[in-house]
Amino acid sequence: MPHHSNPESFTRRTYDYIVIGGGSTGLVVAARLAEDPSVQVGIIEAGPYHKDDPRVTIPGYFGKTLGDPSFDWMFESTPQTHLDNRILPLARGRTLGGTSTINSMTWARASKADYAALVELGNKGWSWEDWLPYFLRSESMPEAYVKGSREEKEDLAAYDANEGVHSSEGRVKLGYVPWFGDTHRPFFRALEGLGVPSNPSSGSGANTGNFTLVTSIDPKSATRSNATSAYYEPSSQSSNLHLITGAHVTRILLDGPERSEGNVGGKGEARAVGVEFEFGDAQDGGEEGSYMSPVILEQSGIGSPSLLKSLGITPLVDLPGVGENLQDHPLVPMSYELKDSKTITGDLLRDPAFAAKELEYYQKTRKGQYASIHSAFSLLPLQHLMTPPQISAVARSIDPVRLSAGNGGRGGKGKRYEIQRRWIEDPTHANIELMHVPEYCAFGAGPPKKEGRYVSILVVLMHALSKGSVHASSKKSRARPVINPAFLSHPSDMTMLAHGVRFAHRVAGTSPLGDLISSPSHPTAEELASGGGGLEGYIKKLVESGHHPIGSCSMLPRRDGGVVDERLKVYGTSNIRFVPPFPSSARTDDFVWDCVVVGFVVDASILPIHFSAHPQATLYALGEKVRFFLYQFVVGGV
Ligand SMILES: Cc1cc2nc3c(=O)[nH]c(=O)nc-3n(C[C@H](O)[C@H](O)[C@H](O)COP(=O)(O)OP(=O)(O)OC[C@H]3O[C@@H](n4cnc5c(N)ncnc54)[C@H](O)[C@@H]3O)c2cc1C
Repeated sequence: MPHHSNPESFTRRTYDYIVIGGGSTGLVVAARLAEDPSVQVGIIEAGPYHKDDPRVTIPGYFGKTLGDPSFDWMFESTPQTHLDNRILPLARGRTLGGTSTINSMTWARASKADYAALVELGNKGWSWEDWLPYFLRSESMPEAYVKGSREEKEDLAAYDANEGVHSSEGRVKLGYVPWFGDTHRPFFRALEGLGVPSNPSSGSGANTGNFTLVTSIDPKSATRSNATSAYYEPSSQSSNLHLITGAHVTRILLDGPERSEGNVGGKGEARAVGVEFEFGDAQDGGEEGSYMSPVILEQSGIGSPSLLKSLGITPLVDLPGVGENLQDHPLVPMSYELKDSKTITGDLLRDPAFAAKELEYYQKTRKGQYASIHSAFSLLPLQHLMTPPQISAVARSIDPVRLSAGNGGRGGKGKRYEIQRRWIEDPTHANIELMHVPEYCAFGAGPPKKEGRYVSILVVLMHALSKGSVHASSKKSRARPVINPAFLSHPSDMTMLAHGVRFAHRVAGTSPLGDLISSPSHPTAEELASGGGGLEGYIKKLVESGHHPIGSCSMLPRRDGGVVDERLKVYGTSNIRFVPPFPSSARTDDFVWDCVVVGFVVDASILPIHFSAHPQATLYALGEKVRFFLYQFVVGGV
């Protein structure tokens, strides 16, 4: 099947479905829809298709694509008021496969309670049991998990069978990495010494404790398994699946006689009748991009009428939740120098001679550091890090924001805070993640020593109380969005992170991990000892995005600030219409044509509350689930 390199051939046909963005979730939806040969499916992707590029396929090359505009949108936050006005880089895949092409490949599910929260917030059909069949369709877990004896598996807290909750027949190839580094197991033993148990079944809905994660690295080839290789490429010969790359969608075209500036949200629903995109690189001022869904909706006239008017966009659907409720996983890196400068760590890859040898080893054996990524994690309820009075103080600090959230805190926004308060007080729910990385990571504090060997612990806040926004900045297509994650704007986020950092420092000081470490590098011993000020200063200086933004097109009831309903239809739109294929207004670099089914928002932005997990496993399952909604929508008229 056709991968169109010019818009004329792509627009020469009528589509039943257009998927905007060939990213992680989009490619799942597109490939699954195209399994029905009677429908025509089109994918419009802004970035290029990097087929078989080693920077994508070799796991140990993770990071090489970040900051490269042919892979990464390279978004930036607004100056963050609570981080001394720092501007943070916000990476996002701008290439076929989207962020699954540039991510660090760890594969995790959230807890049953995380998925239950979706139901509690008003979405029927989204509990753990509802997700499970789609998890199974999306993953191909190796039959033989970690090679070796039962003791070795226990040592690594790695999956062992987990009857019924994993599948070896889905699309994304998963495997344990062959190289863990010398600090992986000592990290677990130190945590156990501090009372945190190992959990070899973290994918079964109870995810607290220590575990080695599987990764989206195909264990046979030791290459990245992403949305492109797992979904697009196996279907790419289908004559009904069409892809255009280098095509930036600027607007969904809405129709409806009652739509006019003076009659926003008037009778009936707006119908999506087409998609407008620009082909090729931006001519003026370089390539720019969007946190896709909210910005495209706003540029199409769907959003807060006052905001849209201020940008000169005619409001067509009054939906003030668009772009609001942005949440992320803020992350603080800590690095420790190891005593033995001969330890084999990821730091060695900074030495070109070692890197060349290691690459040769990878090419011959499909093993070693280049076949691997960090994979030791611990998910911690706050009860491991804080005393009961400290936890109560954090829980109480939520009440003012909850009560001011409208309807005396009983509305949807209030409910989200209520759930977060419950999770904070729940000794079985994780709020902090510790991620072990066998190399230096605290680059924001300064460079590592040339010959130094390090272990790092990244402290991640899983349910931040701070909520931000992302909006279009102008009517102009491709104008850079205004992204304000509002990191640490709720003071308790700093409190929880600071306790997380102190606990991680205790882990680093506990045998056997502590025996390997010579000294804390960052934060320094002084910063750690200085109580509030020094440590908070360090966190403000080093905290970064965990690159897991969600929430900006939340699946919630409309009265609660929702953008999509529980079947992911954008409120105020009817979403579907088939009309003749060719526009009269097509120009060379700006295509407008009518076709199609659009208006479904299918990506991380629909999750209304953050989960205690890295998102990709959930998003692949989301794509699998949504495909059924779309099918029912068209065929069953649901
Ligand atoms: C550095 C990094 C490391 C990560 N590591 C992990 C990890 O180890 N484990 C994990 O679970 N998660 C990880 N994540 C997060 C995870 O990969 C993402 O949350 C997930 O891939 C997002 O999927 P999506 O479908 O929402 O969006 P994407 O995969 O980003 O897809 C959106 C697509 O839409 C396209 N697009 C955007 N705007 C337009 C437009 N106007 N016109 C046409 N196309 C457009 C984009 O180019 C992109 O291809 C990481 C993220 C980053 C950045």
